[in-house]
Amino acid sequence: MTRTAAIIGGGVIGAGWAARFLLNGWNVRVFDPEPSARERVHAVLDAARLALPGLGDVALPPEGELSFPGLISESVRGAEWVQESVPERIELKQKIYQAIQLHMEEDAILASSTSGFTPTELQVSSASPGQIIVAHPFNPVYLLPLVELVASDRTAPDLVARAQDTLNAIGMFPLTVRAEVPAHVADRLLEAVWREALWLVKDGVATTGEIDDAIRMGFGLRWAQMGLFETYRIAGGDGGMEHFLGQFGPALKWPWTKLTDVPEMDAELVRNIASQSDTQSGALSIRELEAQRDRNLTGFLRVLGQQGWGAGNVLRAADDRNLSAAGVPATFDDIADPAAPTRTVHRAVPLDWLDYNGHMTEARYLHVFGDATDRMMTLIGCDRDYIAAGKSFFTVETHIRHLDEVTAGAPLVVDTRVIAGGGKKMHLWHELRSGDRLLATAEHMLLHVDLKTRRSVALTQVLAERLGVLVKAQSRLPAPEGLSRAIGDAL
Ligand SMILES: NC(=O)C1=CN([C@@H]2O[C@H](COP(=O)(O)OP(=O)(O)OC[C@H]3O[C@@H](n4cnc5c(N)ncnc54)[C@H](O)[C@@H]3O)[C@@H](O)[C@H]2O)C=CC1
Ligand SMILES: C[N+](C)(C)CC(=O)CC(=O)[O-]
Repeated sequence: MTRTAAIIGGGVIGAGWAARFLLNGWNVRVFDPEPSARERVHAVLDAARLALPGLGDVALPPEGELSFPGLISESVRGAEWVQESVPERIELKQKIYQAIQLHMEEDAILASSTSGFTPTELQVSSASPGQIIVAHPFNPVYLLPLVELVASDRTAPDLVARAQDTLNAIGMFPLTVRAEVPAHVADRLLEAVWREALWLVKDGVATTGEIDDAIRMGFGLRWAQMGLFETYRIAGGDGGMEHFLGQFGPALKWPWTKLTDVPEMDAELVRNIASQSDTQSGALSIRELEAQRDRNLTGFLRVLGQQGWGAGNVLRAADDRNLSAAGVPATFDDIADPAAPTRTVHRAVPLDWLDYNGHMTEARYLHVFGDATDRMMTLIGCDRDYIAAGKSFFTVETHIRHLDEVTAGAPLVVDTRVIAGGGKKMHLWHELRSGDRLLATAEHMLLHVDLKTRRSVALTQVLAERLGVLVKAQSRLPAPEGLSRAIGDAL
């Protein structure tokens, strides 16, 4: 049965949560008394549809249903997850919990997006404090995996584990915070940096643009992939962290930072920062900045996924979870019908695959077909272990026909036929579709090779047998239209 989430407050963060749940197959109900909330949720959803489905290499489940009930009661009844994302005012949050908890299911989770309040503060006037937990996300919620999970002594003992399961299921990374402190972990770090940045502007040391350059041209890039401590471990050279602390630890006591002082946010400082920010970024609208941010984040995250590193591992785990629902067999025994073409790819077009023509660029067609070939190799037994043991396939010839175009977020499937497989060869035919449109076909000839000698060698028995099963079963199908065609044949 489709799972349901209720989102209370459809602003920047609530809309991001709505997109995250919806695009992971949940039904979503958004409650927000502000008439403009519906439009905002749809705008965020449009952006999320371009970015999130293509983040991983496997399709997300079909989208759930979105609704905007007019009452809190209708929103939360039957929902298993209620995410509160109203403005950061404690009395407002406490009051709204009373209304929510009158109608929500007993075993449902009431999670707050609060950036700074502790669960104990949120639970103060609640009749059922055990249902309440902090689940603090990061903007844009539909792309960034981190959620800080914070429980109090009054939170039900099983709630953290259940919340972790749900957040994993929607492709997020729950970080369970060990203790309740104002602003949890990440915002404490961000506040420290932000405070220093405000001082640097106020003291005339750097402009907003220079500070952003200091971050994004250097340590910001490092932080995205290794964080603080791993980065500093490397900075200690072969002596590692101990050497690093010996060298730079004392600097913490030098006057490098303003530490806990906060500059007075007087009208002059606000004007100064706002005008510098306008000079720095005013040429682009907020929508344009968001779109650029999403393209950049998508690219970073996908590279980390290829490296199997940091946030990229969250993408990989989501891909593994989604593979079977996407109809792609993980092993040879999962192939339901060997007589039919095998589904070897089911994914969406990532944002960073578009070119100057606004559609999936030429090279990515080969990328998708390469992935389809890799899946077929895995299915017949040429998997990571097999390759590590010294044998693999090399592609020696490829012929792609580009028949139609496709853009970001669009679904892609590849169905693969084994035309021949024996001796040293594997001959594949791939068809790439989006919905019922045939986008491209590809014909690939591969040779089985010994990775030590780099020379072709006969297929091992298991590969030959499995290929034989597929070739024989599929030989009754009519030859694919375009098989063995050369460039110019159809002109
Ligand atoms: N903006 C950010 O960068 C982040 C914010 N948060 C947290 O998320 C929460 C929401 O923040 P934003 O989305 O930025 O605020 P926002 O101002 O963009 O959205 C708040 C929404 O709540 C709605 N609202 C107000 N009263 C309501 C009520 N009684 N019932 C239902 N909806 C109501 C408003 O109409 C508005 O659409 C806050 O607790 C904030 O600390 C967490 C992570 C990042
Ligand atoms: C500014 N903020 C405190 C609301 C930021 C957050 O809570 C997290 C984020 O997305 O940076």
